[in-house]
Amino acid sequence: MPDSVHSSATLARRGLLFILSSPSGAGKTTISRMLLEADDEIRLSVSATTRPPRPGEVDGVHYHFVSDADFDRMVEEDDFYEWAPVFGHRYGTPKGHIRNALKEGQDFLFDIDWQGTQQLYQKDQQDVVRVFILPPSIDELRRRLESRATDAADVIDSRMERARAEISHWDAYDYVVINDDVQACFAKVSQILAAERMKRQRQTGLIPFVRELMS
Ligand SMILES: Nc1ncnc2c1ncn2[C@@H]1O[C@H](COP(=O)(O)OP(=O)(O)OP(=O)(O)O)[C@@H](O)[C@H]1O
Ligand SMILES: Nc1nc2c(ncn2[C@@H]2O[C@H](COP(=O)(O)O)[C@@H](O)[C@H]2O)c(=O)[nH]1
Repeated sequence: MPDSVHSSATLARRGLLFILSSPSGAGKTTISRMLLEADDEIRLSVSATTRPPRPGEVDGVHYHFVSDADFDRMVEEDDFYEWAPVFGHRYGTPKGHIRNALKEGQDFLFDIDWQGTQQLYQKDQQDVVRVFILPPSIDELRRRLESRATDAADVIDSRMERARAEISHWDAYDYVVINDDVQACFAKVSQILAAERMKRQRQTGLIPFVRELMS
């Protein structure tokens, strides 16, 4: 490969905050896990939650499962970028070391709701990319929640009741993708991520590179 091609392919860039939201059961966790597996440059922002773990969920990997008292303390100590009550529990994004890592080109993936998306966007418009996942139909949404078999019937009912309210926020997102076929949806979300990484303002290495080209 010629030097010029090689160096342009490895230009420094700023990381981004890639948000996936959807009504419960539309598939954002599924798509998130596929992205994390396929792409080394993006890391999950692990939220804290007061909800109990589902079977198979691991503390510190899928969520930080905390008590109400711990969550209160984190709020008081200003540990969150954003937090919100969702489905009777509280969820929040710990600040961690996101700001410094962004400068180094690390991307972060957020599986958060519309309230958290609004708060993150207000704090950091330039780095945030907002993607909303829609189910192909309301019947299919219920079918997915039931087939996931992780929630009791009353929990599924309450999530279905909230679905229309969640969907009403679709137009506060930069991209909207219908998750009918999971592979097709994953491909579209991956394309969005790839295009956003290429945005001129994120490619911090472009100025010295172009200067060199023109010298
Ligand atoms: N395109 C698809 N076709 C069929 N089933 C799907 C598809 N996408 C996801 N699923 C299944 O639907 C169920 C719900 O998906 P998932 O847990 O990813 O939803 P979610 O949006 O993250 O929900 P929540 O907000 O409750 O965490 C899972 O059992 C998943 O395997
Ligand atoms: N505002 C935030 N919303 C969050 C966060 N982490 C998860 N979520 C959202 O909560 C619901 C329910 O999630 P579940 O895992 O219990 O099914 C879902 O919409 C998530 O996107 C967060 O840190 N902040």
